[in-house]
Amino acid sequence: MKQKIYIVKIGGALIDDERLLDQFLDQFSGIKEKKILVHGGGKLATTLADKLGIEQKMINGRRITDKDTLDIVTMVYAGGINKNIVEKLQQKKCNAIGFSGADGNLIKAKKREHPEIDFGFVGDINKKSVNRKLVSKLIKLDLVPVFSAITHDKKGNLFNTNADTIASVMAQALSEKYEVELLYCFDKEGVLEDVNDPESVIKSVNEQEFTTLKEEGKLHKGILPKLENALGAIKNNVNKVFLIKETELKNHIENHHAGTEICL
Ligand SMILES: Nc1ncnc2c1ncn2[C@@H]1O[C@H](COP(=O)(O)OP(=O)(O)O)[C@@H](O)[C@H]1O
Ligand SMILES: CC(=O)N[C@@H](CCC(=O)OP(=O)(O)O)C(=O)O
Repeated sequence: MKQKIYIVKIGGALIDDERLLDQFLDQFSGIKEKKILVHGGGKLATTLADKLGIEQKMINGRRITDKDTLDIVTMVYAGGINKNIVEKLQQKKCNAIGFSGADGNLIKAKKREHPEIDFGFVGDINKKSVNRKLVSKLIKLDLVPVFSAITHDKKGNLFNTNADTIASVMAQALSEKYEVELLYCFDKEGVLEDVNDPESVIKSVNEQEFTTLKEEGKLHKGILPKLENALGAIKNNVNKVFLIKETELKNHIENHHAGTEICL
């Protein structure tokens, strides 16, 4: 039987809130099984770029990343946020170790090619991009890897890669060896029928239902790339995929179902 591993992704809003982040990391460090944390931090990067007067542009949930923006996101994701999370986990007796995709060649990306839009230093990845052997070795050593949204091409370039995509691809890459449960933790209760009504959680979403919800105009902004990545994971042999509220991590793991389950 395959060993169970949780791959947990957290994003912008949570990382911005020190108290909420601390509560979340308490719940995360309490997971008894093997685990990996993937974090974004898009909101903080936008705040810093605004302070520095560097205009930011998002297209399809991806940040147009020129050289100045790459410097900012590298500092914010692979620097400040990653080290802050690792230190907080260490304080909670969880032996975390922080990485960008360049460290140990853990995640190799290709520059995003698009016929009309130049995304700049944005890296695309797939499950072959992940250095599975090294990730498995780290896990065997009882270390808890914490990944930021920075990747590289091994040719001298760092890239900015959507953190939801990193979590999905990491889950796909590890699924051959582990029984993977991928948890997207964010600020809503799950996928909502009405984004303003926390009671309107949709218990499960498959590809067909995703298309219908999109056509009905019920999904906007960040939830779109999140669901695309979640569906990508379930289609590529990841055992279980859920979108849950960040405060529900412990409850989800102990009581086995909070939020929205992504289905085939
Ligand atoms: N139907 C929906 N259900 C849940 N969230 C939705 C929905 N439509 C839009 N959203 C928005 O998507 C956001 C989540 O995406 P995003 O902000 O990118 O998350 P993160 O930064 O945590 O990855 C929610 O905060 C919410 O505002
Ligand atoms: C290419 C690209 O768009 N990268 C993302 C990476 C950070 C991220 O995904 O952050 P959240 O999970 O907090 O949204 C960005 O710079 O916003």
